[in-house]
Amino acid sequence: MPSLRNAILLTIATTFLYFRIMRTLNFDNYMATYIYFLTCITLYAIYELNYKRRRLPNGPVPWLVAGNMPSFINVNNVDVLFQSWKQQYGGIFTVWIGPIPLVMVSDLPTIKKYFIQHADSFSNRWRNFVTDSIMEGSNGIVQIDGNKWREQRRFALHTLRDFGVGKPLMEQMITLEVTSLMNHMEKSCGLDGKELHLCPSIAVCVGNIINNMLFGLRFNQDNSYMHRLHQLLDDQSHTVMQPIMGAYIAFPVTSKIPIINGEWNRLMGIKNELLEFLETQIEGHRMNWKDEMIEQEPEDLTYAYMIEVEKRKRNGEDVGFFDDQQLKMLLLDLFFAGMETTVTTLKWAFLLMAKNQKVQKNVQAELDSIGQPMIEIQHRTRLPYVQATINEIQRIANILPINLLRTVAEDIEIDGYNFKKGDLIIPQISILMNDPEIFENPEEFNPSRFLDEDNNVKKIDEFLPFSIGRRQCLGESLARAELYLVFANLIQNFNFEVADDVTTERVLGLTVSPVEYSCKITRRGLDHNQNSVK
Ligand code: HEM
Repeated sequence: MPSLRNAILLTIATTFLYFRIMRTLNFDNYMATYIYFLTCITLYAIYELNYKRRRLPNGPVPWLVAGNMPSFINVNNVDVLFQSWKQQYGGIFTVWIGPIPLVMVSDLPTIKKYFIQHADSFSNRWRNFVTDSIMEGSNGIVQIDGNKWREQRRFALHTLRDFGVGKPLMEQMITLEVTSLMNHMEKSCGLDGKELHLCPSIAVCVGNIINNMLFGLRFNQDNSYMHRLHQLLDDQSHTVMQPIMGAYIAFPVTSKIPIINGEWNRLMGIKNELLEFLETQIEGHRMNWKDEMIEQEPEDLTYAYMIEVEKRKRNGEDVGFFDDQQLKMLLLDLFFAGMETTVTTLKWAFLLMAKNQKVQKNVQAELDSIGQPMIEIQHRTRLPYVQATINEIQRIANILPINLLRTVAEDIEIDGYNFKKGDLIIPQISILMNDPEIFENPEEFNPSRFLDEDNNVKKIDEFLPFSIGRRQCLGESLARAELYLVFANLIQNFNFEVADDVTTERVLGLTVSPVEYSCKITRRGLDHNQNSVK
């Protein structure tokens, strides 16, 4: 039993330490102090291993101080570890991140109960030294709570909707970027096909879509600044997951200690460079601002924000939580969330197609049956295998093995557990999407699992890549449209192949991406119903 093992190891270690110290100090009264010392250590061990765990769901027994962190050492695939815990402890269990408990809710009925029925209690976010330093306090959208979050989320959702998220305008915008990407690929891969690094080009395509919405901005495929921005987002995603971040959170002073603060300085450097980009965009908008804009349709989200503030001021209304700092941080959140997740999913998409030639051919056959040069949203209902493949890509890619952290908003007793305000808790969607009871042979890439007997797309409730409840992804409909239009049009027009030794290993960051790969890209030929990219 790990708790017994912990206690015995601790006793041996402290006894050894004690006698070493006493001998060094030439201390006489060995026995009395030994008993005192051992009592303190025993009480501490009981508190750590038993008392403090009693109010929360059961889970793997933590080590003293390190919690369950040692279980992650040398683990190639954390999903397998999480599945084994789910099997052992059921649909809700606690994992200790050092001294901090994180409750993972990992079956659908319990997820619905906590995050929908009791949404008020389980929908806050975890603010800490790292998040507060990046967001400069309670700003943005991902890390804030309460009235400010409600107001800013509503504004972002309305504005994205006005720009056509879910409407034809959005489709036009995405199609323009997809066409530009395909032209670039056609030029790069020549007539006989070529080994190419596709990921940077995908990043420019997806980056242009979100940049267009946020700032009315787009870059050419070979623009080095756009590639730099993508690199910064990738670096940020990996840096925030470094174990040393735990030390900065627990003891902020460590972020100032030379040598130890290497990763901290790196993170702040990335943040400053990203903010410089955002500040330049905001400044440009301010310079071009004209009073009559207030009566017009905004061209992008930055103008929409400025118009909202101006309108409120003119009408003598409260400007609420709208201010310059919040605008910058809202843009940072939307830029990061809107790009990193979608690019990462698409990186997986083309790798999985290259690795699964049979699926790629099936997808192409279905796309060819449409008989159109450009695949559109309206074709979706006639493309069930394509949609099933995208679902399966998202399920296998499983880009968020640990969902964005939420916290308990107020003390609450539920199911015999006593949650305290601030406790960490998540709907653990990655466990759901890999559950062997729902998805037979979950490690197998098999799009057909999302089709029913009549070849229609099957709705599987546990498939929740965009999460659930109040904090559900704000960009879901944009992301779905991007994944569909980029994937379908690229696969319709090109073949993707990779060497056998290209791996599907998972690189852990805030999102999990594949190892950087290059693939052979060939323009599809005359067997296909079109000859050139329109
Ligand atoms: C394939 C693409 C994407 C995936 C898989 C994805 C997934 C997610 C997930 C799992 C969450 C966490 C929900 C929770 O806390 O339980 C989330 C939150 C969020 N996503 Fe996405 N997302 C994607 C694309 C986007 C895009 C394109 C945008 C922006 C336009 C976006 C904006 C956000 C924001 C702002 C939040 C935080 C919401 C809040 O805290 O209120 N996401 N996303």
